[in-house]
Amino acid sequence: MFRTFTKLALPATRWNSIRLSSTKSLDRATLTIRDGPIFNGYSFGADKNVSGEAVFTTSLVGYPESMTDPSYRGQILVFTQPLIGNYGVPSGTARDEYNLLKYFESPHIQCIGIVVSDVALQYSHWTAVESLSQWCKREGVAAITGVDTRELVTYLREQGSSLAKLSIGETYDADEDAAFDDPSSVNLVHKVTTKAPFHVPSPNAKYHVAVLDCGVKENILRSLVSRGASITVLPYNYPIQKSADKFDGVFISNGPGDPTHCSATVENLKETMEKFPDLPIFGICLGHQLLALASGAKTVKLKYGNRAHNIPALDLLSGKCHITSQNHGYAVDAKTLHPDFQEYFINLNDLSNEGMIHKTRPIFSTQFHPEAKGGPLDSSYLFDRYFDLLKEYKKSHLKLSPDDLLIDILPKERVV
Ligand SMILES: NC(=O)CC[C@H](N)C(=O)O
Repeated sequence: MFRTFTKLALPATRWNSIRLSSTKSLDRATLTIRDGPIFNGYSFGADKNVSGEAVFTTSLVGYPESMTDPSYRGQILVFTQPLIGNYGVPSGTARDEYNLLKYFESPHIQCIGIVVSDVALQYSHWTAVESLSQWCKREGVAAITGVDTRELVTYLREQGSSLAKLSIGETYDADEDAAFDDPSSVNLVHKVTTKAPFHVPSPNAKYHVAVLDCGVKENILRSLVSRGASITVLPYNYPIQKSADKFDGVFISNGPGDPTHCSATVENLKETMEKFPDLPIFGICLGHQLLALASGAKTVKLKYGNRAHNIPALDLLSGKCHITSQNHGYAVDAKTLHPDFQEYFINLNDLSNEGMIHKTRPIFSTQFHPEAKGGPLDSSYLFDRYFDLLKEYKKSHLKLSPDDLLIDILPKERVV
């Protein structure tokens, strides 16, 4: 069934942000949930039809960081915060003192589309260089405004994360089911990982950490480098078990999609843990899931996931609760943890697993994001804890000199 829309001048009542900032009309757009409701709205992004998994985040701020987070690859991101875009978009090329991206979590937008209730086409912020609309158009990302996101999120909470299609223009085919793409059916990590190793030096570095890049957020790299670790970032399937003895620790990053697609990483980690019993290992989000799989645990898909910057996680060792930043659709099934590990954190909203820690070895991981960009820094002390483990390990292990690793000839930023 094809429906036809006419291009409308926006009605003056419901569209405050649009009405204030623009008098020209926008194209119609449609969000179709597979086997679910259809939402009509207006396009403010690329003139492009997209299809993927619709997920929602309840974060109030941080849309540039969320949209450039590689963990959102292939997803249509719904913002429950009704007004999005009011502070514009900062520079995607500005770099900090470590040569890391200053404002973005990766060089480009990673989600394929966004859904908002009320876009602000006018923006104001001292770091802004363009509007959300200009950015989406430039990056080829579809965007729809005017959607009742309360109704949409009520549906996604009840039915679970769903496949959806975002169609731009006057007509759309509501019956065509074939075009729903399921991003979790492919290995998305393969698409976002660095294509070759690169090295980020830390001024006065005390440690050298290998980072397995499954789609690493820039602020995770910053969290390591700013604390005094030079890092060599390796593709996600790099056989780290062959060279882990050249590093003071291994870190496994966040990343998109179903963790079971990363079987090579899981095997490599398994061998690494067998061969190097004292090696400090820390994983975040997908990194936590991969470490859990490598130790024999299982992961499950959550009904609608946890995507927010204010999720309470209880530290089961200290009894303290931390407010955490999260973005995940899968979780480790705590009942399947290997007996050598204990549950480290649990989610106080849905009681899902939020981390694990080895009972005797320097290995731990969290489902939430201690680097939190955006979000609260309650749990950033976990990076300090990791550095304590690096210090202990380094005391007792003689490493090769960095010259032996030929790091000087490696590129200094991710290879795309
Ligand atoms: N942020 C992440 O690393 C997400 C991990 C995994 N892709 C999930 O959705 O559960």
